Amino acid sequence: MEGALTARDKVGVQDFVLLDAYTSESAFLDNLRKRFSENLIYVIYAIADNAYRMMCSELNNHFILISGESGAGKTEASKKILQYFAVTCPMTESLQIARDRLLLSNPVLEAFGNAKTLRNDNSSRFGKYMDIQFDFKGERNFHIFYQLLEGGEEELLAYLGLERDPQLYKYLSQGHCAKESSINDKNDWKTVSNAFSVIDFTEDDLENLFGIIASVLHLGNICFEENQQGWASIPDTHEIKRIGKLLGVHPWVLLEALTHRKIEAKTEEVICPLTLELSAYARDAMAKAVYGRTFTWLVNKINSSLVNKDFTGKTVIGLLDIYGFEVFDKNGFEQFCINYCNEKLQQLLIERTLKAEQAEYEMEGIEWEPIQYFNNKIICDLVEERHKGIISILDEECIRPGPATDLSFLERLEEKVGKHAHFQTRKLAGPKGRKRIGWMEFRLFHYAGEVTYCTEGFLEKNNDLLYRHLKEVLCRSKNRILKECFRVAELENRRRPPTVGTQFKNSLSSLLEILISKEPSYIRCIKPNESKEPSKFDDFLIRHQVKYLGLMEHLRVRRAGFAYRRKYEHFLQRYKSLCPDTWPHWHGPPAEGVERLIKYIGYEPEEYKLGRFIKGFINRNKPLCPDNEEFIVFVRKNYILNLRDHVPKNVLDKSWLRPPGILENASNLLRKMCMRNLVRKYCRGITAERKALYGIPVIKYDRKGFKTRQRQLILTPKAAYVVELAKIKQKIEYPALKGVSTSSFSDGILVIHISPEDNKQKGDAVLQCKHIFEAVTKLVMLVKKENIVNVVQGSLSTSASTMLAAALLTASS
Ligand SMILES: Nc1ncnc2c1ncn2[C@@H]1O[C@H](COP(=O)(O)OP(=O)(O)OP(=O)(O)O)[C@@H](O)[C@H]1O
Repeated sequence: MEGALTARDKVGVQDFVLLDAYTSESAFLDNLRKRFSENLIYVIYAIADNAYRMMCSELNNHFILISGESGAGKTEASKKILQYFAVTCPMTESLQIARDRLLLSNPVLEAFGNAKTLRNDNSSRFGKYMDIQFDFKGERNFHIFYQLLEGGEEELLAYLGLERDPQLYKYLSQGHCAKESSINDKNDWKTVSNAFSVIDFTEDDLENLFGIIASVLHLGNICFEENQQGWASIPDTHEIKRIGKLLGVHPWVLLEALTHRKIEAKTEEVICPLTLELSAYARDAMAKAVYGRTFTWLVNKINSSLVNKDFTGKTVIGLLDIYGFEVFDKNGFEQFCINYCNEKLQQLLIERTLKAEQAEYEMEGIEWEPIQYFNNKIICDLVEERHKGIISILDEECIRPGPATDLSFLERLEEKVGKHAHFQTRKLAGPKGRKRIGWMEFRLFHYAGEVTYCTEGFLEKNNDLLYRHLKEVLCRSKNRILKECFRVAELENRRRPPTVGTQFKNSLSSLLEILISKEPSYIRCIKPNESKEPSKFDDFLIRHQVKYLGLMEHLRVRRAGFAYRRKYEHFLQRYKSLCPDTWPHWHGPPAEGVERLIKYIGYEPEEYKLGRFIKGFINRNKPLCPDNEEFIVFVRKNYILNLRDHVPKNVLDKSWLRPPGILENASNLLRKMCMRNLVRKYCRGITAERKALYGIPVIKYDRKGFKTRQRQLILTPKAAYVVELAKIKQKIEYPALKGVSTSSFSDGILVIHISPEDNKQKGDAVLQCKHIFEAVTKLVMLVKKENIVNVVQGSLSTSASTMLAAALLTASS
């Protein structure tokens, strides 16, 4: 193992930042080629490990963004990272369950969310936009269909009314490549079936799930014929009956919904027959909606099975592997969405690295020569800008009255964004470019290269409306999964649902919000060749990716700047052992400790820089002034952001992020507010039934006894603590109350500590009470002290347990 590790170092350079000719693209490519030929293609474990260690030491959230074009190896890389975490992270028993489930959720998600495309035999089609598959030509549909047919047990197939041959199903036979040598559906079925059993799927879940999968296949086989009036009819009702049985819907109701449409007039509903074309549209829309929502259900189900009940630390590492940039001979609405997504992720990367890094050097006052890079914001705006971007123009075209077509959409684009430097159509292109663009096409100059999109189908796919009539049928389904996917409440909303393009844009923006709040790490996957051949290094293709991924610019920024940057505190904590002055403890300001440490190690002045940080840090305890202003703003922001992820989640959680000196007052106020909120939330959550119970005075309280038997107050299990607290109040002045201790054993014992200096009081009181949460909460509210609760790990010990023993003895005597 060690030998293999040193071998890695001997082939070219492992880290491109160390490349001598770091501005030369050819040197970059040479290094890639050398390492590729020796099969040294990954640095992944280092990135995963680094993210994990930083998360542990700095208690912050991270994400690893894996990018690259379709088929470049993103999914494979993400699996390697998961395996790495699975092997290296410390495990408790319940974490192990979560880990197994996490690893096994992969084949399930791939079966339902991946398909073969021209670029990749196992291409991820995940995301909000995964329901596009049924229109793909020249490829396979989602793997699960083939796996079920090939590997499903005879009995299961008979129950579902399915035959083994995929060619019998229209949704599977369009692509003419149901059999694919690189894919073993039978084996994959076994893997997926095994995974289902580990990730909490019941028999009932699976019956419903496969009922849906089979129904989609049957739906695809429904044929329409034109009746004498020119409307669609379904002469062979065989499939309809099967679907009716599998989805628990009435077959005739389904038949009507597939051939008719409900139109709501002011006071009544009119049922209109559909043409052949519209019926086929309704059928496909139903198949997509049923499959799409079932996939979302599946993801939610897997997510809830992964919830780690042991989860006490609150930091996370997110792993994002999403469909990659796609260019086919013919590109449609789906490629438009996928490429827009990649454009946004590239934008995030630019914002967080090239731009942010240079801005940081400037802010820190570190000498710096700006590096030019292509900022793709201009392309993102072209696609998404409100009222002006392509998605808005498409939406307008979808809802405007009058005859809107894909061609009228193209004309509208020419009118509104025709002058944009990254947009072109046949009409707008010069004589040379004209030949390569069709009449129905537009071209976008993406960061990754130009892509020509055919507008055919854009309007229909953007609308993707599931007729209300069909929605009603699905809402009444007896299939338990569909019941969860199609809620009756949806029918009550009369507003037009957002278009597919807008939904896609919105979900991307929420995804980016999640990513922006975390510390980033990036993995760039480069595809070696287009022919899926081993060991083939296609120079031209790789050079193109190096260019558009901006790798040379990233390298120059990293080289010109400082590849390793840490906060003073973290740096000192990590390396203090290297210098006798800082080891084992440095008592001065961390920034000065760092300076002492680096001088001791002997770094040359040009090898490191101390950011402006330092002046602000030195003056951190002075009133706000120009010298510390930036620093204090930074510290404030940092603390608040960090605190947001570490606020206590219940009234007994006493943890609180230690504030920097300047924020102590603010932190105390926030802490009080937070506790008040938690208490209020808790009280609101108490049911009326429980409240009533608290009011029943079930124990006889012997006032005299309390006086004579100091420290001993025993409540029966049904203690009406409100009454008792009122009685405690007669004996204990609340200001004298010092604290409350409970054990972590759910034994109902709590000790109320009284100030020993207060002679008027009778000493600590030991209580046993069934509703300990309520009792403690109420007490906290009464005394208006949020900080008094102490949960003792294990049983109550020392004086408390002695008192307890005495108290219990007294109770039984
Ligand atoms: N290191 C590797 N060695 C050999 N084959 C690989 C390697 N990495 C990936 N592959 C294969 O290449 C194909 C594409 O990989 P992968 O599915 O990870 O690509 P992707 O970037 O996630 O694509 P998409 O964006 O289409 O989902 C897969 O068949 C995978 O098995």
